This record gives sequence, C-alpha cells and structure tokens, in this order.
Amino acid sequence: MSKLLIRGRNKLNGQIRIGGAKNAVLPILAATVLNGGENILFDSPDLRDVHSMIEILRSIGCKVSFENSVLTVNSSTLSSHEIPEHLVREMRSSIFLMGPMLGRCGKIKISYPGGCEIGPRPIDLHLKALRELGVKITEAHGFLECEAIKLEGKEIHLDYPSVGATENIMLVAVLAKGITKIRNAAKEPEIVDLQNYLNRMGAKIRGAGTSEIIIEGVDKLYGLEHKIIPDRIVAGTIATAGAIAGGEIILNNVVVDHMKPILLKLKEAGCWVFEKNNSLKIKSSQRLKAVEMTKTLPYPGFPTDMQAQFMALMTIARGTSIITETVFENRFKHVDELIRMGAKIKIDGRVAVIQGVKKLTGAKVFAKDLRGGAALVLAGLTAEGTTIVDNIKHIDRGYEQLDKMLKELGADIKRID
Ligand SMILES: CC(=O)N[C@H]1[C@@H](OP(=O)(O)OP(=O)(O)OC[C@H]2O[C@@H](n3ccc(=O)[nH]c3=O)[C@H](O)[C@@H]2O)O[C@H](CO)[C@@H](O)[C@@H]1O
Ligand SMILES: C=C(OP(=O)(O)O)C(=O)O
Repeated sequence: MSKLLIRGRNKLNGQIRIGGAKNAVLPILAATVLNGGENILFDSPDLRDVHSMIEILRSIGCKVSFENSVLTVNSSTLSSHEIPEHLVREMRSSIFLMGPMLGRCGKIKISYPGGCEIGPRPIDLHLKALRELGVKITEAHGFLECEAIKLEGKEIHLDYPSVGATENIMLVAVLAKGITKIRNAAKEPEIVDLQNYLNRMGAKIRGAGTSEIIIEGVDKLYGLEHKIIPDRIVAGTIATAGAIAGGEIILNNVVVDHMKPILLKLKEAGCWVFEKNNSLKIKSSQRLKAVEMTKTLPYPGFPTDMQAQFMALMTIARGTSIITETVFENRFKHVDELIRMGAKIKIDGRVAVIQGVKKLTGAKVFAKDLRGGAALVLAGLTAEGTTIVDNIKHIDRGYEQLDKMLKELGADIKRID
C-alpha cells in the first residue's frame, strides 16, 4: 500500500496550475456515450476515478485514449449495455452511465455502486426520477435492470438538491420526447459545465446553476471538443495547504467565483487572499484565528468536499471553531487520525468542536476517505516531526499527484510504495 511521508514545518511558496475537475469530467465522460461520435476532452485530470470510468467505457465497446490531459472517447462502437460489476464497485460515479445509456440504447444493467465511507449514499432520488421519465427498473440480487419504455419529459421535483441525481436526469432527458423541468436542482458549477458540454453537442438545456433546469429533448447529438473546468476542491485544498503551512502561493487556472465559499472562510481565519482574473494569491504569515461557525451545504454553501481540509486548518487556529456537516451522515472519519496528531476535537453527531492547539505532532495516520486523507496531508505539513499517511489510494481518486504539487511548492513530502 502506498504511503506519503511528510516532514512538517516547511513554508509553501511558488506557483501551481490547477487541472480539470474530477466532478466535472466524470459525468461528462459518461455523457460521451450519448452522441455515438468522437469526444475530445481537454484538461482531463489523471485520477484513479477517471481510469475507472475509462475502463467502464472500454468494457461497453467505446474506444478511449488518454494522453497529456487529453481524453478522446469514440462511442460509435458501443456494443454492450451491461456494466461489469467489479468496475461499478470501484466508483460511485458509475451510476452516471444510467441516464446516457437509457437515452442511447434504451437499456442498462448495472449493479448498485460500491459502498462508500462517508455515509450510506442511496440512489433513490435517481431511480424515482428515472421512473417518472418512463424507465422501468427491476431491482434484484444487487443489480438494476433498467429499460426505457417511453422516455417522456416531465416536471421533476427533487426532495434534496442532489448533484448526481440532477446530472442523471439531465443526461436521460436530453434524448427524451418533450420538456423536462428539474425543480430544486443542485447548482454546483460542475452541473453548468455538463450543461455547456451537452448543449455544444446539440442538446437544448437552460438554467443550470439555478434551482430550475429546463431540458428540451432532441433527436440527435454530435461528437465535440470540450475543456473541463478547473477543480475548485483541488484549488481549495492547495489554498488551505498554503494557509496551514504559511508562506505565499499562487494558484493559476482557477475560477475565482466558484471558490468564493471557500475563500470567505480562509479570509475569516485571517488569511490574505488576492484575486486576479483566473488566479489567486494566498498568503499566511501568522497563527490563524478560529472560525466560529462553518456549516457544509449544497453550492453556493461551503462544500462538504472541503470540510476535512478546513478542519485540519482549524486544529491549529487560535480559539474554538464549530464545523457542522449537513450533507453526509458520516464524514468525520479523519477526526480520530487528527487527534493522533495532537488535535483537540469533540464530535456530537454531525457537529465537531475543535479547540485550536499551538502545534500538531507527526504520527502514523490512515486515510479512510478521499478528502479526509487530504486533510491528514495538510496536517502533516504543519506538524512537528514526521507524518506518515497510509492508504493513499483514496487520495489518488481525486488528486493528480497531491505530493508532487506540494513538493513543487516547497513541502518535504515523498511517496513510498
Ligand atoms: C462525482 C461527484 O460529483 N461527487 C460529488 C457529488 O456526489 P453525489 O452526487 O453523490 O452527492 P449528492 O448531492 O447526490 O448527495 C448529497 C446528499 O443527498 C443524499 N442522496 C443523494 C442521492 C439520492 O438518490 N438520495 C440521497 O439521499 C446523499 O446520501 C447525500 O447525503 O456531490 C457531493 C455533494 O456536494 C460531493 O461530495 C461529491 O464530491
Ligand atoms: C465524495 C467525493 O467524491 P465521490 O462522489 O466521487 O465519492 C469527493 O470528491 O469528495
């Protein structure tokens, strides 16, 4: 199992370019099966999840190549509607295939996505919406057999603004007859990127980024080129690394607007943040202050995918901070590991109370999920002595060589296989 070894207390300085977003490229990769053409995706991040999605696409007959951040998918050779179970178990995002496969071939057989570490993550909202749009779903022996009897646009009200359900509905509705309206849709920037990608292949969608998305079904879609938006969570993680380690870093290729909820919290903690066009300068030269209240919420609220990293920062802030996780039921698994490094954190249900300490100390810790793992790396940057973060396969799911990026900025970090 690969590990990261970090010798703490180096300041971070320098510049780094942020790559394309995992949460944008995964639904877009699934969407490539819709058009039966050639899709060229620029700025695609080289991540474990992206490779899992590539394997899925190949397993159903698509031709895929990936070189220098350019992903090419030709879906004209699609030949199967059955998604291999072992690949679906690798990654929850495999359920994004449901919408496009139903639109293109009228059927899909897929197992329930793999278990996850941050809560039960049901897919009931996806299935309810698909049924409303005319899909017959039979659930048996852990598999979902779905058949599009007659795909017809409808008004769908989501009980919760689920990112994945909003995207799956968009993906099936593009080729349905008539108009689909999603009410209480999720507003994340990655949904806007999906809308832009789909519209450029011939779809008629408007409203992404607001709570009402309208999709007018079309008959035919075409292959195209598209550039993936920058990853706001990777940018937020590196910005928080700069804040926790101290120094002055510049992040290039970011959409500052997407990062506002994260930047507001960094500023509240006393960090200097300078915004300029598509770059950000983060400067931190003194012990930061505790941020009294942080609550994770759907966009444009503070992202749950930044909760663990922000908690790592709060462990060494002056004063007491409270972080409430409202999106996922079980996303505090990094807490025990941070405590091993000297953090003072108490958990009560979905609320964490963090009493800032003057310093953390290096320890052997275990990454239990993606963002929790990144939080442990950030804690290691400030800790006295050596930190070993074990089980970093989770981190590789969402960061393209986090160690390399931090090393470039001056961290003493190395990967041991
Ligand atoms: C690939 C991708 O884009 N992943 C992101 C996406 O995940 P994902 O799309 O899975 O997240 P959702 O927005 O769907 O989930 C939010 C909440 O809704 C619940 N829920 C969701 C669907 C459903 O059918 N039933 C249900 O109860 C979930 O269990 C969770 O408690 O948004 C999350 C919330 O911003 C992020 O943490 C993930 O990084
Ligand atoms: C939870 C996350 O991703 P996924 O939905 O792909 O598991 C994440 O990116 O933090």
